Amino acid sequence: MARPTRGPLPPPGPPAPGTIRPRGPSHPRPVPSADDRIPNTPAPPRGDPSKLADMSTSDMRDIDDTVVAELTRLRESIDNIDAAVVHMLAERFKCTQQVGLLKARHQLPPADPAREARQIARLRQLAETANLDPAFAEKLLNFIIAEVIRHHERIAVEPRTADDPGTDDPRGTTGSAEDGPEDRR
Ligand SMILES: C=C(O[C@@H]1C=C(C(=O)O)C=C[C@H]1O)C(=O)O
Repeated sequence: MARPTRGPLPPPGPPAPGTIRPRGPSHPRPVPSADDRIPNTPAPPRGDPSKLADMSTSDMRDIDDTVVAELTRLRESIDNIDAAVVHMLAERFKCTQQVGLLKARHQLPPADPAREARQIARLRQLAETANLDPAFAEKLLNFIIAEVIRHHERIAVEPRTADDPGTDDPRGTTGSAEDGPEDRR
């Protein structure tokens, strides 16, 4: 499955930045192949992205106006979609942070492999219906989930605050006896 155009395999040793890392003992993941890498190296700086990004005036001078117009139109849509993806991801991470707090408060493990398996199966199905490569959809979801679990692992070891005292902290037992655990916040 290796794509030769992507260059040589990475050297042995710690994974390169942007690599989906295998998890710790709580939820081991297979070591990723070079194909699983989602590079996080920023693209090199270019011109004004709101214009016909990436093309200088000299690049464009021989291109038909209608082609330039079409390229600009498509790139504007791509920019809108990228913005939507960022906003949607931000909302997703807001939810998963809440899940992380809930898990930490109730001593639940950061990862839930059964839930992940269901999500992956569902996303692959959705991808197929949408004519998106299911393998790509799975890779992307795994990449996001790995980051979420990293957050959850961190939340689990962070000291609880007065606002979020957790279950085994004496500050967490000051709520009324009628209060459920969720009310002690
Ligand atoms: C968000 C959760 O925690 C983890 C992250 C998941 C995700 O990002 O979708 C799914 C399952 C868990 O491994 C959860 O348990 O729901």
